[in-house]
Amino acid sequence: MATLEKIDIGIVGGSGFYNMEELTDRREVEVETPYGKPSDSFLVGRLGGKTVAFLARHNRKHHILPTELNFRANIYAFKQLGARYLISASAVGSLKEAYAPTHFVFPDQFIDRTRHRVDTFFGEGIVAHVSLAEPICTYLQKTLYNAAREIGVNTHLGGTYVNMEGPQFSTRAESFMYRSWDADVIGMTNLQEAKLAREAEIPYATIAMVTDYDCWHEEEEHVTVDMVVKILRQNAEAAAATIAKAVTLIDLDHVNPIHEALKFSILTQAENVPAERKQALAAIIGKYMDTDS
Ligand SMILES: CSC[C@H]1O[C@H](OP(=O)(O)O)[C@H](O)[C@@H]1O
Ligand SMILES: Nc1ncnc2[nH]cnc12
Repeated sequence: MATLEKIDIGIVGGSGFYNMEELTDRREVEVETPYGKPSDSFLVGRLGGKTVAFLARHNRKHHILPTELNFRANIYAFKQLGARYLISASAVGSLKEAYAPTHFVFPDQFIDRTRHRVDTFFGEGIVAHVSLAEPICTYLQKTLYNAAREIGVNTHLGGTYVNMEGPQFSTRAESFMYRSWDADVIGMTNLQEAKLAREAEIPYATIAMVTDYDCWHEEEEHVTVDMVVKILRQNAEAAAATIAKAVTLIDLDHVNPIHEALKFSILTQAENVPAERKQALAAIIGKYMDTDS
């Protein structure tokens, strides 16, 4: 495999977020992974004194459903590129009156309502269990939140993101149920990324951009794609500015325990791991076991 250039920070852009004009020295980089192809080629460039790689989660043509996303290839590709941090920008529905369309929420918890997703790198001969009690990197979350506040966006620090399967939006009964659970926002993509990023020891946080009130609100229209796209267009500049500022603020030397999340998590002894699994996981487990033998 060709040697990949090294980046500092990865950015995953969701619905309505397909490009980052702010990058200088831009080039497109194709990345192959043992898990197949990522959603798109990576846009690599400089931003705020750092090297970053941007990936359009659903592809720039937006032709990949949430259920069809190859989350493992996307996250593994960021690992191969050397990402020290991973920022997600995503559209979400609001489950709380106070979280209005155009507001940015910085979630710290998730509830899994998916049924058809592969969300671990492990298995088939190697067992690991990482902690997910705190699925979001607090350091990155607060950096993003501070950046958005400085830009003047309406912001909310913390919150629970319900990750539904989709692609259909929720029924009203489901929307009411999530509200009764005191959840804050709903989307279809972030939890699998957070889980895999943790296994890959990449601190992850998300800018959840509120586009609608889902379908629980009595005075607001039920969510439609039109509604989501309209709000995302209004938000595009603020999202890009938030990321640009946050990238400048991130201290790559900050001591972050997530960079060692796997240290005590792998149960299978190296001699019992099949050689092909060692190779497929080399970018992640290489620092804990010899993956050439
Ligand atoms: C276009 S509405 C539903 C769609 O939007 C969100 O995408 P992303 O998280 O990639 O911004 C949501 O998760 C759904 O995939
Ligand atoms: N109401 C909603 N449900 C799921 N995903 C969404 N993305 C944006 N709005 C959403």
